Amino acid sequence: MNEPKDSAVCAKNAWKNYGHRCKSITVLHDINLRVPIGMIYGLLGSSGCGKTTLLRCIVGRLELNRSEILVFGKPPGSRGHEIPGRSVGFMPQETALYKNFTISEMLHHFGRLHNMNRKDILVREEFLISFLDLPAKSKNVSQLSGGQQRRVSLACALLQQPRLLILDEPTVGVDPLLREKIWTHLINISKASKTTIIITTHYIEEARKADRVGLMRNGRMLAEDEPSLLLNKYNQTSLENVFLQLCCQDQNRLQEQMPISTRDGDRDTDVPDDIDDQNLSSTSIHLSINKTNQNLLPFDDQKKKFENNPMIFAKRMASNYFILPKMHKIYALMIKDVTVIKRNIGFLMFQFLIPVIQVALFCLCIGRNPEHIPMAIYNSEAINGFPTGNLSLQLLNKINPEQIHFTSFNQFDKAIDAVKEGHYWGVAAIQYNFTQAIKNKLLAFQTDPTTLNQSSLHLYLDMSNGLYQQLSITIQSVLLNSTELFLKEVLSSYKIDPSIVDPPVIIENPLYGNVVPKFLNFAAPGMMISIIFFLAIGLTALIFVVEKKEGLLERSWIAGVTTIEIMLAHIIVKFFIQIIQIIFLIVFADFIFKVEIKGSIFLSIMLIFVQGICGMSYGLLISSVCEQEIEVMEVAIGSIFPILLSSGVIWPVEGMPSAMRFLSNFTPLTHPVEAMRCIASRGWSFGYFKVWFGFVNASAWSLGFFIIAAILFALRK
Ligand SMILES: Nc1ncnc2c1ncn2[C@@H]1O[C@H](COP(=O)(O)OP(=O)(O)OP(=O)(O)O)[C@@H](O)[C@H]1O
Repeated sequence: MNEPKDSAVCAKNAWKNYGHRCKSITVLHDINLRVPIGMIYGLLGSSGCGKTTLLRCIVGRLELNRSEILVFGKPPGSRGHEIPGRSVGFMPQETALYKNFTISEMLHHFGRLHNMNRKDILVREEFLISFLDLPAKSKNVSQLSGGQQRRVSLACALLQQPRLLILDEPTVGVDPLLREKIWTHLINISKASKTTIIITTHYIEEARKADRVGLMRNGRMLAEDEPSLLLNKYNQTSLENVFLQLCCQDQNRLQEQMPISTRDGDRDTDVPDDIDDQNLSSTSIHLSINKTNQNLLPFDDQKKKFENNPMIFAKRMASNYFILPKMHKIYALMIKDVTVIKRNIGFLMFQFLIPVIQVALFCLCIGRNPEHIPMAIYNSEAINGFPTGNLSLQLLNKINPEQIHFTSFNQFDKAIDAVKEGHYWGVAAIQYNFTQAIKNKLLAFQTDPTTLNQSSLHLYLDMSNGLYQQLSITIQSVLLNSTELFLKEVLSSYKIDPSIVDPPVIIENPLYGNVVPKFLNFAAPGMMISIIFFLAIGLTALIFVVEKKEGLLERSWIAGVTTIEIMLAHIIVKFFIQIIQIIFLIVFADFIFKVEIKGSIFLSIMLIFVQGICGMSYGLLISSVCEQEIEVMEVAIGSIFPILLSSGVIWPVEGMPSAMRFLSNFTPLTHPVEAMRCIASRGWSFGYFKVWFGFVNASAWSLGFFIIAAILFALRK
């Protein structure tokens, strides 16, 4: 596509749709635009006519559906082009400022992003603060009025003295005198330094100061020319009247074109993006373009080349996201992140405490053996007191009262009723001639059913659900162990070798771990990784969604920052926070709650850290699909539980159905958690497959999440 050398911005027959095929709306209809270098171009039109959309296409934030915009001879976003970047100063409609920053911090942030040196930033800062009549530079943006905030936003756009200035309604809420001053400055810089300025405004008359104006309506360019020529041509004394006249003509023309049945309907109907050129040129829309202006657009007719071409899109993506990150931008973003953190030290302290509180609660509440379990006891032998030599008393003495707390009942039915009413977890029943039956069994080797029945402790337990089952298992285990001790004691008292009642299993010294495994040692490594992973998801997603919502991300992108640079700066700053969080976590878990970490503490910290980066990438992915904080919460909470449950953190994957067990391989937590357990319980080093695979897995998930997030950010602009 050729364009005259003096063109700053050129577009021919530009079309832009929002949404997908079935729900698509056309916002820019066949727009022709040419802004020569060093000109002030006033883009005028009512609310919703597509001005902002056109500006976002010019700065490379949106791709046209048809045709191509050239800015200084190249499509925005092409490799080596400084648009987006230092060559464009963009003032969006929303203020898009960090509210906790001072005016000075805001200007220095953009200065650093544009690689300005400190001295230049200070000189520009002094000039802009005085020129735009801003309060003291140490004043917080949040303490400024709406109009003052807009002027700070304008100062940020003017800061690096860009070749192209795009100002979306810079004079809203500005005092008429200052408005005049701003226009004088814009005229000066357009003349003196050949700055090209595109400015949108609702105050149509102020656009008379522009060298050229474009009048838009419903996504169409009704006319484009010098203000004085337009006034002459339409024989009007004000641009307001010219616009009114053009709107009336456009309305009449559209109504003539429209079938009677649809005349009262919505005129801004959808135009499919595959509409052919023949149809386009025959529409009335096309007629609305000023013929004189068309002569100013010496494009080659290569529209097709750019239409719906996936290769062009892919190239843009590649140049946008896969260029080498620039150190000065990462540095600027890091300073920005640190300033945000500094402004909220209380929250930083809370961030350090959250993992500690969570791991402490986990260690205190999960995995400990149940104690003081209330049980009912019905001892038929002891209804009227214990006779001498009564063995049931000997048995009951073996049961640790710290674990099971017995309450005696004289009637079996009452004991059962008390369990049914939920007062006890079960009844232990001893039959009336227990002592004799035990003696018959152990000394006379009687094994008839009656003897076996009478010599046993009968348990009637509440097994109503899984949780209670955990208690029941504890009860059974305590009573079985106590009974075994009791039997051995009785046998010893009759000079019989007590080992006769030992089960025929010998548990030798374990190869790893302890003879009595602790649930805490199984679950804690997974919990430590999960806590950092989920925290990183939530915080990252929220930070980016808030920045996206307030237009701050968009402003950074237009300043030439890439998603990789944003993420790298975020990771570096969060590195220090996360390392402190992880150290606290490990100190609490290992030294205070005695969670076993046999392997390298350094390796454990690194693994949790890599998983933290994975959480940040996933947070970034969430922020790429969510627009509001509430959506972030829903997506984060909605995905946290499935990941946690299916990754074997709480219950071993061996306890899952085989299909689920297979699927659990594909969660971002399963293998890192397994690696962490291997380091903690087996003391394995990085050389073991399960350990390095955990690291590889967490890194691969991080990269995958990051790439998908970058693509979604690009697609959903
Ligand atoms: N992301 C989007 N998805 C769908 N429609 C959108 C999107 N952004 C804008 N629109 C629609 O596109 C049309 C043009 O919007 P645009 O913001 O470009 O208008 P505008 O002329 O800048 O308006 P204003 O002066 O009020 O800012 C509007 O109808 C708007 O609802």
